[in-house]
Amino acid sequence: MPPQKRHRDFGWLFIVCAGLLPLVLGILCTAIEARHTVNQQQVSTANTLLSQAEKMSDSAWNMITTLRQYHHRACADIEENLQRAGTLNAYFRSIGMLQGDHISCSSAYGLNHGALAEMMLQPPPVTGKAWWSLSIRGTLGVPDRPAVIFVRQLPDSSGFWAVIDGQYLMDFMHAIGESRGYQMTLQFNGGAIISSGPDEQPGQLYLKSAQYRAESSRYPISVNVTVPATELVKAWRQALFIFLPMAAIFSILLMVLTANWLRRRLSWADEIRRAMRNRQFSVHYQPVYSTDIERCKGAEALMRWQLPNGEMIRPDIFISHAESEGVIVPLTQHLLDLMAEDIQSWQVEPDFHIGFNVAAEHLQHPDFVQDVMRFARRIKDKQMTITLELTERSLIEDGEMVARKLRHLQSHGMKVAIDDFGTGHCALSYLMTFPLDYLKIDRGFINAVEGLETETPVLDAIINLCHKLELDVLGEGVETSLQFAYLRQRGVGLIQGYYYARPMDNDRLRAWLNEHGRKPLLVEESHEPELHHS
Ligand SMILES: Nc1nc2c(ncn2[C@@H]2O[C@@H]3COP(=O)(O)O[C@H]4[C@@H](O)[C@H](n5cnc6c(=O)[nH]c(N)nc65)O[C@@H]4COP(=O)(O)O[C@H]3[C@H]2O)c(=O)[nH]1
Repeated sequence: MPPQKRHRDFGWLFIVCAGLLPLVLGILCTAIEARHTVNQQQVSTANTLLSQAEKMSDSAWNMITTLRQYHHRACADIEENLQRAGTLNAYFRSIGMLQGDHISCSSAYGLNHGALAEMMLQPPPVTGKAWWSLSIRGTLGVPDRPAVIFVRQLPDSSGFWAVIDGQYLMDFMHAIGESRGYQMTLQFNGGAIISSGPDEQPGQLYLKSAQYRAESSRYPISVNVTVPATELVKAWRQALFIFLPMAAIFSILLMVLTANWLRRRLSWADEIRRAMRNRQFSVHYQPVYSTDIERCKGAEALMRWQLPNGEMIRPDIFISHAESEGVIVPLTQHLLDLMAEDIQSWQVEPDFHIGFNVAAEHLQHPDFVQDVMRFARRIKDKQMTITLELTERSLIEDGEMVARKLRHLQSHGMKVAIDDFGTGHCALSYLMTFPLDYLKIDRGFINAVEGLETETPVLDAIINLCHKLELDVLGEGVETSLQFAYLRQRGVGLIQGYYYARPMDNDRLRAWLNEHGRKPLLVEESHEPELHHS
């Protein structure tokens, strides 16, 4: 698990939020969409009602125009005609003629019916206009059912009138609004309200009922359509029913994408890159002893990663992740930069060996030679010998090209070593193919040493092989005086291990080199398996 991930494992919070996002957005969007749909239906309902009211007004005014043919005629003569016209035309409750404020003739009552105000159950409006209409709560004959009266007054104070029964309008409103629970009202010239539908209901949660008012451009008619909150909620629920399965799919998709993104974000590769930027890597150096010149001959660079909280990540762990996640090349370039910085402060003899591990991928990389050459240039004035420590595995691919690169670097004075020799499960033919300078025998073979005179066949065979191939040989992981003495006795020229010195940081290395670097290693005679404490 990448180090950062272990410390702030809040990924699940991101995933939950990502899952909730489409749902929350969906709920909001469907609420807006439901309101929009309801609003459109409301506008269309209001317009339909308005156009029906206009159509009725047209009928009423046409009827009044027809009545003009009876002008100046006695009521007794025309009463029958009025009755026929009133009955045979749709919508009308009654029609008739006026004389001043009095009704002079009516399709419903013939001659005797009194004042217009009596029939309307209210005084006629003072409009100052020859044409007017008004919605009224009832008429003398039908007092509890609304109606609309249309009046045309002539200059000689006579006139004509028509009353449309409000029931037609109420039925129409009912037909177009009942299924949606609309509450509708209609007014002619600000008169009595003709209404249909349920009374206004209290809002649901934060949803309030929606009102829409429309006015006719031809007549003084206004309509109001109110959609109750319950209808809005119903429309919202319907939209949710369609949308929710989609939102659920989006949720799952987004959660999977977020999880993938988090995994990528918290990958080792990202953490390693971040650690390089934050200079969390440093280099430790483990001195190498030469049994020939009896002093320190060089050092191997080993990378260290320390987190801000002081915790160390083991190199074998982060190196293998860097290799598998494709960041070993930048990491090794970073190592070379750090080494070059450290080495500026060293005071070592010419030909002091500085070795570092080269990963297989870096060896195949087009920048490899250039990276190493740049490092060599940076430490040129120290006249050190650079040793490239390769694993057997890294020689398997692109052998020809790798051999060419190694020869090129050797021509600039560098050495090539095989690290952990004997553990790579490789055919030994590469020993003939590649330009090698020395082998580093893996710690596993050295651990097998039991006594100075006892044979350790595999180790002995490896050492003999090196001698036969005229390769230098280095014993790795030497922890005891017995192992040290054994290797020295069999002509192993270079020794590395805790017995001589542990890996140390740059400051400690400089101090160590000053104090111990030029001294021969005094081997305890007892050959007890104890660590040398330097
Ligand atoms: N038990 C025991 N261990 C000893 C003794 N002497 C040295 N060692 C350890 O053995 C390892 C030697 O390095 P390696 O074989 O290249 O093995 C290295 C190498 O494969 C890799 N590594 C470390 N630094 C780098 C680097 O900068 N680049 C690359 N590519 N790999 C690196 O990580 C591995 C482990 O590195 P370290 O933990 O530093 O472990 C080091 C060192 O501390 C000893 O006497 N006894």
